[in-house]
Amino acid sequence: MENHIHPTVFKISGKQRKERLKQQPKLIWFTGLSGSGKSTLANAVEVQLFEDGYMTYLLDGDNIRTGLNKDLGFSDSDRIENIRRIAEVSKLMMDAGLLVVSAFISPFREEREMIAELVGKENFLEVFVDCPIEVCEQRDVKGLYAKARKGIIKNFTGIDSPYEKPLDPAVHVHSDQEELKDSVQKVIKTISANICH
Ligand SMILES: Nc1ncnc2c1ncn2[C@@H]1O[C@H](COP(=O)(O)OS(=O)(=O)O)[C@@H](OP(=O)(O)O)[C@H]1O
Ligand SMILES: Nc1ncnc2c1ncn2[C@@H]1O[C@H](COP(=O)(O)OP(=O)(O)O)[C@@H](O)[C@H]1O
Repeated sequence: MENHIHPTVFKISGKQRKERLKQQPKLIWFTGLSGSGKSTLANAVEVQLFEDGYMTYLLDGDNIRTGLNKDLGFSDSDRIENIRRIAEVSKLMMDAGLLVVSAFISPFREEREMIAELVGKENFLEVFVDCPIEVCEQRDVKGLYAKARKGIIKNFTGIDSPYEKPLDPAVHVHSDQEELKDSVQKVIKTISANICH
């Protein structure tokens, strides 16, 4: 069906923007259960990259869900729409030349594959923040697991909503066994070979 939309051709290209910033835009995507350590690790990775002189931006579940995606809940279809929008925002930020660090549960393998397709597989780095649900539940940083167990929160990931583990992540972090700084180094080492322009 014709949609009568005619995208504008920009005078400044993504290539020109990335040449100005002297860096290769990447999307570093953290996935894992609630409380696995995505936000903690994503923040630490962004700090390291920023201190190393790169232009970065951090997208994080709770922040996006109180703004751009505040109309979405936690049904499967809302999670799919949540990730679709974040993937598109990440792509825009990459076009602006940035290293984008995104931390979302993103529980479905198909959606994570969609993100890689959208931004280009060579520029997508999937980081699996692996942590047994028992440990996440013990941490219960926000008290959400306790509420989910009581049935106050429905469709909670790992309890009554699925999490599909990555099969072949670029980086696999075990946040219950590794020091934060070692996980940060693993991520930085994997991307540092190809982020300089
Ligand atoms: N039902 C349910 N299941 C999972 N998580 C819940 C739920 N309700 C609220 N929260 C809070 O929302 C944060 C996850 O949002 P995301 O956008 O990352 O989720 S998703 O990717 O769309 O699945 C998640 O943040 P993190 O703990 O940082 O993962 C929770 O704080
Ligand atoms: N090695 C580790 N990596 C990341 N977080 C860790 C680690 N060890 C303990 N933690 C703690 O686990 C909690 C993870 O919470 P958070 O980063 O908000 O997870 P998520 O964003 O996945 O919900 C934090 O309190 C953090 O200090």
